[in-house]
Amino acid sequence: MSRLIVVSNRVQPPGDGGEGAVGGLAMALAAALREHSGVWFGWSGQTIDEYSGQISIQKVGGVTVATVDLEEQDRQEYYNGYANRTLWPLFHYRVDLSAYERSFSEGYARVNARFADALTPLIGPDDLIWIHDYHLIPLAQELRRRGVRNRIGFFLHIPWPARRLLLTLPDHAALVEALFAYDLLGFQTEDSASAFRDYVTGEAGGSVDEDGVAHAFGRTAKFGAFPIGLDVEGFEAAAGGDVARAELERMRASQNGRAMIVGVDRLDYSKGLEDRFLAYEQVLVDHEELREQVFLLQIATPSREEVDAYQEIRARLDAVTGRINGAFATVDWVPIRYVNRGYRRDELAGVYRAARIGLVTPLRDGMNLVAKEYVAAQDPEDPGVLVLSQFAGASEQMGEALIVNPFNREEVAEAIVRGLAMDKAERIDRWRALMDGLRRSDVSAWRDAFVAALAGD
Ligand SMILES: O=P(O)(O)OC[C@H]1O[C@H](O[C@H]2O[C@H](CO)[C@@H](O)[C@H](O)[C@H]2O)[C@H](O)[C@@H](O)[C@@H]1O
Ligand SMILES: O=c1ccn([C@@H]2O[C@H](COP(=O)(O)OP(=O)(O)O)[C@@H](O)[C@H]2O)c(=O)[nH]1
Repeated sequence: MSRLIVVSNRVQPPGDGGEGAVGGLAMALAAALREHSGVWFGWSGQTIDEYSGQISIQKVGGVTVATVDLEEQDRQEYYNGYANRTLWPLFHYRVDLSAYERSFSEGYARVNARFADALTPLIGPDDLIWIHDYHLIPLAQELRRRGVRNRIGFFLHIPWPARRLLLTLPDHAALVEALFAYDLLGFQTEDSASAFRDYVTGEAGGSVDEDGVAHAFGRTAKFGAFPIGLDVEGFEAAAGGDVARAELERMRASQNGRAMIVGVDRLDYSKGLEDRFLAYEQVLVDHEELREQVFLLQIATPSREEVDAYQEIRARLDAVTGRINGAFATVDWVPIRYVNRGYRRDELAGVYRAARIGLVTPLRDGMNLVAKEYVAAQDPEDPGVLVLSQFAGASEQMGEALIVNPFNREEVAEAIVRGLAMDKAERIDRWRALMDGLRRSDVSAWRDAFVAALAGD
């Protein structure tokens, strides 16, 4: 069997219980590699004064984890810059937040070249190479320039934007051309795959044949939707453990019989937290009888804190939670428990299970694994209800959730009220269907489907 080399900006070794990096990509790749010996290469997350290209190698649970340190300038121009100030906002439909600076694209090109230099000597002739996410789009092109002929696949964890949005990026053609150095391109959803097709045929003057092979820039690349799944078994094991049980008890004790609505997100403007709070406020305004009977626990874990848009959304959320709590709280009830810290996955499992409603309302999201975790954590005999944004990739697979438009405050408010009132039989029916889907399309199925398509099986 050929070896699998996985490359991503964020690396979190398998076996790490989730105390480290927060984010679906690291969680999913750790699970995907746990059962597949291979190499995971990426940024250590550390910076040093002068880039050395030195690779640090650790062996964890059958996986070789190889990392390099970057320079502070790389962190600013590549990670905080082109990745998270230019591409992330644009791909999440926030053209207003997308900043384009020459130093960002230079930093992006430099780090991708550095990754290619470091990675090339590790590659064996039969290795399959699987590169992840928007930080590393040009990596295959750089590897090809260094003579790498292996099969290389790319998976985009975030949405691919509509053609007209992508046209606002000054170097959009070069970015898309770089994708044609891959053999296989994977997207989270049919919606993203179809937006990519639209760019190829409508902008790049290319074509797409019946087998899903795109032709453009004098090259070809196969592409398709490969929705990422949850590590269902791993998550269920975490949910059945002592930590999750203790957390569930703790939540129940603190609930005082009140119904809990839960949100768990990185503190990111794409997650729709402000609109979510306003929708919840609408519930309190329209349904006085629910006041003091419910509360919203929002875990908003700080993320990308050096980027100004993240500082701004944090300040806005502080203000809006303060205002709502000030307006509605009573001496022994706070409508929103707003928490800015990270939790371990097993702690989250206990929190999810205590919640009558899982509120997942991003304005745009590649997939959203929290939606899947919320479902997997439920008590089969008395499950809660998932309220899910139509703009999360997960909504293509999770039609039995209450699907909402997160921009429509009334609609989200009504779904919350409907979820709170839903009878047990309907909750169980919906949960069973959702759970069947999670099991059918788990993280192993995702990995196997992508790797088989990459290998040309
Ligand atoms: O690495 P960070 O900058 O701390 O950000 C965390 C991750 O955020 C994004 O996650 C995406 O991947 C998930 C799994 O496929 C998906 O469910 C979610 O919708 C995406 O937003 C980002 O794409 C990752 O690269 C980051 O590591
Ligand atoms: O305090 C936290 C908050 C989130 N997460 C995990 O981070 C991931 C978030 O992934 P998702 O796909 O929902 O969104 P992303 O953050 O990757 O955009 C999920 O596995 C969460 O369990 C975590 O471990 N601790």
